[in-house]
Amino acid sequence: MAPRVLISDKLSTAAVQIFRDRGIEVDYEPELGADKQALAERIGAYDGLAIRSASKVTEKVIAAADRLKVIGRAGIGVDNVDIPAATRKGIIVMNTPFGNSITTAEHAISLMLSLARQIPAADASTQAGKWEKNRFMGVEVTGKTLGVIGCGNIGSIVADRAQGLRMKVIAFDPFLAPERAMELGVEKVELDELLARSDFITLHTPLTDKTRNILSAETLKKTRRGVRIINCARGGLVDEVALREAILSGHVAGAAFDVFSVEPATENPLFGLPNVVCTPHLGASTTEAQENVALQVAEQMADYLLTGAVTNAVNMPSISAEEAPRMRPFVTLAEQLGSFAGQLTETAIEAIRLEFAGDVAEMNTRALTAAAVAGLLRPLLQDVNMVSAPAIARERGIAIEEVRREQQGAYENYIRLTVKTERQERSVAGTVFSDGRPRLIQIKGINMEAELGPHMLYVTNEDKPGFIGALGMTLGQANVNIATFNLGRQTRGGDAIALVEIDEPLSEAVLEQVRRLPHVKQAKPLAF
Ligand SMILES: NC(=O)c1ccc[n+]([C@@H]2O[C@H](COP(=O)([O-])OP(=O)(O)OC[C@H]3O[C@@H](n4cnc5c(N)ncnc54)[C@H](O)[C@@H]3O)[C@@H](O)[C@H]2O)c1
Ligand SMILES: O=C(O)[C@H](O)COP(=O)(O)O
Repeated sequence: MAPRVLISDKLSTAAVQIFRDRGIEVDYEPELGADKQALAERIGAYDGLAIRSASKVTEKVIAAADRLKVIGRAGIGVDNVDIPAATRKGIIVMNTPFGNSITTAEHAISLMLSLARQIPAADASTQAGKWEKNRFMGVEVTGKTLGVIGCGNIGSIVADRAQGLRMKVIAFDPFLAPERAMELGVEKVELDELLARSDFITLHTPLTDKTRNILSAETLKKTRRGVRIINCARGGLVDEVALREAILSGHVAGAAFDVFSVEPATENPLFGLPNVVCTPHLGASTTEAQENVALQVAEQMADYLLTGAVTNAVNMPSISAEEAPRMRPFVTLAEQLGSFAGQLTETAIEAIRLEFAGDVAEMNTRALTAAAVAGLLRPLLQDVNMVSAPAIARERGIAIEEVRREQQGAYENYIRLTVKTERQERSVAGTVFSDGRPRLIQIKGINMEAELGPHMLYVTNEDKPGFIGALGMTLGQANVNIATFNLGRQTRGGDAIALVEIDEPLSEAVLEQVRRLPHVKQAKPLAF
């Protein structure tokens, strides 16, 4: 069945075409996403949801999204998506982190110049027939200091364009490397220094617990008198009531806002103040940017739905289109190792260690670890996949360690999973041969070479004569056909393992007979 995608926001119709060209059914309903209730009622029928900022993908919407695999944000900010809820449900959330950066940076510069010359008010007055030449006195930007809060993709483009306007640019961004600041020609400063020195301040951070109200009543007091403030990033970065006071008191000379703490903003503390310029979240709204983000998000979502390639996901490591087919058998192996260990684990898991050696150590091991953890947790939790597994493990306090090393021993590639519970440590290892089929090669330190089938019987026993015959006889008498029979032992006469593939699941009665055979320590059915 072809995957189905819902576009619930106003995306360029280029996205619709891409989905159709790639054989994906698509419904384009640009007004739907703003209505949470309507979105929750409809979402159950779709594998993909493509959005911008108007769609509110709440926990309730996600709870109703029974077959949803991917949410694609045609743009940057994903604060309208409940990412923890999506992750827990195994839904990938992806965005297009660069497609609208230039456009948004240009909007910030446009707002800064509009503010410096009061262009919107002058325009309104002129078109009203007033010709108020003496009312509108502007300021030059040349030689002025622009303080950039958040110097990432957009902030650094703004810095570059501002330097073209001959401004001095200073930036506050704890994650900005000094070399990068040097490359950008930007002076890296602390927030207080930025506040004290800037003639214009422009914000370009995401909204986080640290950045919420980064410009508050307290920090606004530290700004220069006559400062002008531009927010083209996210509502909530500036305390709008405190800014209103600062404008009314004359301390702040003006503000230009594209984003507001409540959107759509039909009323706001800043509305109606002198020298305040507002636009309705237009930062990304150019033909070029909208075409970019729509094409990109549709390609990314189609890649994921059709091939498993993951690009620009915010809750899952990337897997490129080239990597996806090469990684597939290793993902299967990692899941099988996890599932094998998970089915044998009966007490709480404390820690998991994944060791990757040889070729596989060069691959995207974070994704393979996620697959192994998903396999491990699935017998315990059912609804878990590569997206949700690491987050669920973290929530449960399970430590995950990943080790990569060069090839050791005979196998070109090797993955070993060790699970530590409160009672014991159990490890299982596997490889993928050149035929592309995964094999288990070591269980609890015992070597063997087994391919896993849908129904397996795992037996641990003492290595004593007669056991193999007795097991074969028991299964035969119960009319259970053996597909493969794999054996391994620690030492002669020591601990041994039999891993038997059978054509159908064992009844509890036959299992009990196996458990009662001489030398058997444990017998457990496994399903893959
Ligand atoms: N108005 C619009 O239409 C529009 C369009 C695109 C993006 N945006 C918004 O613009 C913002 C920036 O986007 P971007 O693509 O440049 O993101 P980015 O991730 O490339 O850059 C964000 C920068 O903020 C910095 N940062 C994080 N926490 C900080 C803190 N506490 N103090 C100072 N700096 C901090 C990061 O180190 C990073 O360099 C986002 O909020 C995005 O949603 C708005
Ligand atoms: O984060 C973004 O990309 C911007 O806020 C743009 O939002 P929009 O796509 O809803 O215009």
